[in-house]
Amino acid sequence: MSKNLSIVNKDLKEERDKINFNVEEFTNWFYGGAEKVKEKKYIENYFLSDKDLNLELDTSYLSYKDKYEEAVRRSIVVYKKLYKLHNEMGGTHEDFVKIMENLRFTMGAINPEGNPFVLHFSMFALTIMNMTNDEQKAEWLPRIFNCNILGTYAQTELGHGTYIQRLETTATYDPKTKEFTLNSPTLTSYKWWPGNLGHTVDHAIVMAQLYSQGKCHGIQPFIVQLRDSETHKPLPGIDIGDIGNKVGFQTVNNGFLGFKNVKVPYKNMLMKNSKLLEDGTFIKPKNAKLNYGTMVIIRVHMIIDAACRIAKATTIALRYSLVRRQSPINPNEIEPKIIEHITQQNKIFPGIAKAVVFKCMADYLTKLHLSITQEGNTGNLARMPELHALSCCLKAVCTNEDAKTVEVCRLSCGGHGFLRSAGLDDVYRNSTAAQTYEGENTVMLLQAARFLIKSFNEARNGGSLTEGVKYLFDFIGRNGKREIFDNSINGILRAIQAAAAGRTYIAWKHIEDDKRHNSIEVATNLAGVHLTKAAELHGYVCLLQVGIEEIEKIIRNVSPALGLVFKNILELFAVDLILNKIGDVIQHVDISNEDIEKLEKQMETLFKFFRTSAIGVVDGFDFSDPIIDSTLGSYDGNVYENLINAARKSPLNQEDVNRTFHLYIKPFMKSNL
Ligand SMILES: CC/C=C\C/C=C\C/C=C\C/C=C\CCC(=O)SCCNC(=O)CCNC(=O)[C@H](O)C(C)(C)COP(=O)(O)OP(=O)(O)OC[C@H]1O[C@@H](n2cnc3c(N)ncnc32)[C@H](O)[C@@H]1OP(=O)(O)O
Ligand SMILES: Cc1cc2nc3c(=O)[nH]c(=O)nc-3n(C[C@H](O)[C@H](O)[C@H](O)COP(=O)(O)OP(=O)(O)OC[C@H]3O[C@@H](n4cnc5c(N)ncnc54)[C@H](O)[C@@H]3O)c2cc1C
Repeated sequence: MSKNLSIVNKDLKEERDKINFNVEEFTNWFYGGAEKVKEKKYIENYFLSDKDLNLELDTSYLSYKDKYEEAVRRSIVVYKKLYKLHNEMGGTHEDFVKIMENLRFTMGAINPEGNPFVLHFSMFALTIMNMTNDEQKAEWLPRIFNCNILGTYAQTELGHGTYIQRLETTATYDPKTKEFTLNSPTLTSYKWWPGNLGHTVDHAIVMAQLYSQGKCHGIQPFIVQLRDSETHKPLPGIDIGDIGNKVGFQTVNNGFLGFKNVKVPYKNMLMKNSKLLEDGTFIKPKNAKLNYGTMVIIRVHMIIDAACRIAKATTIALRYSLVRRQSPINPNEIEPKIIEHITQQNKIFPGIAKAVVFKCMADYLTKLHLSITQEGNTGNLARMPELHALSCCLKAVCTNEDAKTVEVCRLSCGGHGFLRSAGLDDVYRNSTAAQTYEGENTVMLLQAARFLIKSFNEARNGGSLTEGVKYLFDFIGRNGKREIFDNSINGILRAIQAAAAGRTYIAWKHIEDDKRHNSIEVATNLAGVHLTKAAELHGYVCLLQVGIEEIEKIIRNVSPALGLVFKNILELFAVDLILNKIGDVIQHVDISNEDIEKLEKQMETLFKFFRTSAIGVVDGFDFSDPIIDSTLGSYDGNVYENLINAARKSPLNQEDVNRTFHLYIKPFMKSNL
């Protein structure tokens, strides 16, 4: 994808002239190699250059219904092209995955308020791929990949989203007819929230309580047809629709769904994990939580989404800060680029570092997920709880940081950041949605804390711990003494580990004390605030630990100039982290006021070094102008021209005088009240 061909703003050009490393080398790292970057650019261009998409139309001015219809139209243009490209590339599964990976951002540019088909290729397809037996795969996968059927993942209900054990939808098996009957016995049992459900898809994976031989066997997944394949009318017994306007995701078409005696054939229960014999005998899976597998995969994917949203927001904020001039620092000098105000650097530079470290974490977690899944396929489920805890913890920490960072980027753009055309509002809406979907973040942290407390007990009893929580041994080994701070990257890691372990200990002690008067469950609830804090700190430990390991490897493999930039980024991440968590650190680490002042000074030095590299790093994230879609963040930096051009496109500016003048304003002004 070519950069914008207009003349680059001279302030921005001056910045780029000072970059002292190879930006392309950074881009190659970010996307996993030069070949992948080439593919990404080709795929972006292939889709975004299509005139049928009519990307000139600013959909933000459309009505709710028009937005949805345009999003469906555009998506179909893309999906038709996807299949064409897939065939041209050779038609393998790997080709399909390559295109889909690169479509993540392209789709964001095409449908900024969400994709009305996103669940089909993600949660629906993944569930069928991972939770079906061989016959079911053979029956459903070709229809899914040919888009002969379109589906979603319908789990959440009006009354229950978090506590899925208490979902109320029922699927009652009758061995005589070899059918399940699906019912929504109450209003609260209506499915509520599933993306694409309202008016787009005709099938869904429905999570329902299985009843057979008079007993409830817990929630199980079923493939259910919802709409007629010709007319798209809801099938008998199906009550379905859109849930209405939301904070964001306006074109995702989140829906509601109720069942009244809907018949589903025996073969439609997904049977890889739990099994139901035709006579109605239920066979338990090796681990009941295997049915939660799709959520785990998506939580892992969400780390890279968070990294990319931060990368996009910081690109906009930094480019703008390099061309916007405001408020002389010395009264008699010209107004500086706002980036010269150190508080502005403090707003943006740590965000850039987070995008890089989160990307390292996403790569690490993807590999870990693959290896634990492979173990699972051979029947070894021992590491499932570890993966569950880690994916919950990082999903929460990364999306919380993501939403915070994107909002800081918006604030760093002053008033103009509040314009839709600045491009930060959809990023923020997507970030904040991610804090809730796929597990509300507090709940995710509590799941991770459960693992921490178990590990803490294990450590106290001299048991063995998984690699990521071995630092709990160090805490126990210190026997109440505080960790002594040393100002190195590993020293910072040890300080955050000590804080995480210390907070875990406080939560553990809280539970132990309360257990004397309460049940373990009540005691755990009373320790909830400490537990979430412990889990959050554990998430930062993981990020810093993986960041250190991965960046050390990267430095060994890139040019010395880029290596220095990575070193700078890692230190920025670490020092920003410890300064933000200083309250927790002081509680558990022997750190002096002088040490803290040194860290603050170190941050200023890191900013100074990063000042010249920052633009190279954000350019290296390689968001083309149609993808960044921002008046403030375009490659050329011509923000004022972009802003006035965007304003001129406002529907209100298409005529000199709006009809409300004659209808209301003039009569009002002439009425003398
Ligand atoms: C640029 C791109 C931008 C954007 C991205 C694009 C698109 C996104 C678009 C749309 C959004 C898409 C999808 C959103 C989809 C959804 O939201 S689907 C609905 C998701 N719902 C949830 O996440 C519900 C959250 N709740 C849960 O996961 C569970 O209820 C729970 C884990 C919180 C608790 O489960 P319970 O069964 O009640 O368990 P428990 O009794 O509390 O016991 C906990 C024990 O179980 C172990 N465990 C739980 N889960 C797992 C697991 N998956 N694997 C292994 N083990 C698990 C846990 O370890 C505990 O073990 P103990 O030994 O401690 O008992
Ligand atoms: C944009 C978006 C897209 C979505 N897409 C889908 C989809 O495609 N398919 C689907 O099935 N669902 C979907 N969902 C639903 C989503 O997964 C749930 O909303 C989410 O899991 C939270 O559940 P809830 O709404 O029941 O929140 P609740 O659980 O009611 O949470 C409300 C509050 O209670 C607190 N709370 C709840 N339980 C506990 C606890 N055990 N301990 C401490 N605090 C607790 C929470 O922290 C929160 O503050 C989507 C949601 C959104 C916002």
